[in-house]
Amino acid sequence: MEIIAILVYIFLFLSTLLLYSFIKKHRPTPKPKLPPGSMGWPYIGETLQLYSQHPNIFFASKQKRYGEIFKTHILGCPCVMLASPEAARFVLVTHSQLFKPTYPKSKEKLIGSSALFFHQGDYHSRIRKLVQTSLSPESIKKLIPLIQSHVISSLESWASIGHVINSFHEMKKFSFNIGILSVFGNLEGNYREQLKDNYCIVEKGYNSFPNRIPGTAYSKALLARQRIQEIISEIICKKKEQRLIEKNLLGQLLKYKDEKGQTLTDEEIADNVIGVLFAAQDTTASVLTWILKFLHDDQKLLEAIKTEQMAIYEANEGGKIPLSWGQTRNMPITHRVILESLRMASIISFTFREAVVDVVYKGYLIPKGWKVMPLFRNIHHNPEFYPAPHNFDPSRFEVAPKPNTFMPFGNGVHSCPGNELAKLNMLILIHHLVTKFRWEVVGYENGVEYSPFPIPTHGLPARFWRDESIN
Ligand code: HEM
Repeated sequence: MEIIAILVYIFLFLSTLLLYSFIKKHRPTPKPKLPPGSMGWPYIGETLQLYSQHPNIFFASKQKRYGEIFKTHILGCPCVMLASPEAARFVLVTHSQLFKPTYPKSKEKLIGSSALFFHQGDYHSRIRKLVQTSLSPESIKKLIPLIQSHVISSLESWASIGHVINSFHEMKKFSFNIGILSVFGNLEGNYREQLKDNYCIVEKGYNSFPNRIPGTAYSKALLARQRIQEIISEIICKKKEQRLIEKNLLGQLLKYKDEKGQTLTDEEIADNVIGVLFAAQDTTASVLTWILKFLHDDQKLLEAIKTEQMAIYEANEGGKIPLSWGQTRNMPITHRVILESLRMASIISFTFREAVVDVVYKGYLIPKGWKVMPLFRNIHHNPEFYPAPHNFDPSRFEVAPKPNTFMPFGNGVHSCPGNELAKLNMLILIHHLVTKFRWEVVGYENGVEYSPFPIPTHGLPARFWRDESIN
């Protein structure tokens, strides 16, 4: 009798276990849900909220309310914004194949659709290799004497003017010349001027309303872009005639052949040249302008930098010997000032990608076709990673930042190949500025304006002069 009862118990126990695992296996898994957040009004979404205030206030208040991932709807597109280092890494590095770069068509037309940053996959990695080679430390080392001569002539011209200049505009001219240098090497002044004049027109059109009505900024920009392409074709023709294929970007693009022996067309080359010039100019100029402001505001720090740079200046016999690559690698205080300026200014506050399939991140659905925005500035200004984030404090970089919390140059396959050149420009400019010149900021209103990158108001008006106490 007892045995039968035990057998019945075992039977009941086993069948309950079986039933339980069957139900568990066949229970429909909960569908991933959209991230929290608001999609705002039909069609316009939250575009007005974003642009009626400082965009960073919009991002920060959303993050406070919804956490590290939230949805919104701006400029006619549903978006998911991501404010954590892990989420940015997921999109840009570990799952980058699930997201493609995305830019408005009007902007793509102005730069040129073959420029590398519009692409993903094979074409992108082939062109990227060429760009990276031309901007590698080995290549940019050789540019130091030329960069120095641009730095010195820019500083001398600002000092000789005697009156107040718009620092950002001047930094733009300087950065454009360095961009030209990295693409073409030493280019004839006549070509440089033609490229600069047309590029200025393209720039004005880039941030204007896109339409082809003759006379509008956008249509003028399209024409100027065509002229730039013609100038580049002429330069290519000359280089080919002279059999002059150099190590710079143009040389890399010209000598490229794919596995079938196919070379790049002049149009593909022009698109990538314009793309690099575009990526290099305003970015470098904005950060340089912020550096001028941060150093001006902190005289103690300026003194520390001056001491560091004067030691190098004296070792170089009062500037008679040009800076060496090794010296630029050994400027710890100046280097930390650059890193802190990049963090504080976070001139690229975020980037855009588009989901190419439905993606699930931490249980949230990012539907195919939605825009995805890793928010670099929110990460750089998060007190968890950077205590007292609104204070300018280069000493925080005495310790390396936590992984993926410092991304002024992006991350992953599309991260900035020009980052070493950008930092080299800054180091060289700071060296000559603090050793031989002085500057004062004039009538600055302590605000930020968008160009579209954040810059100090009115481009930081400043006066420069030579320090006569230095030989
Ligand atoms: C302080 C100056 C600079 C900053 C803050 C900066 C920042 C960035 C960032 C954040 C990206 C990645 C964008 C994304 O993931 O969507 C990027 C890409 C890029 N940058 Fe820079 N950049 C600077 C200077 C330069 C310079 C000097 C050059 C070239 C001479 C350059 C060339 C490029 C190119 C070609 C890309 C596209 C890379 C790709 O799609 O594979 N940048 N930059």
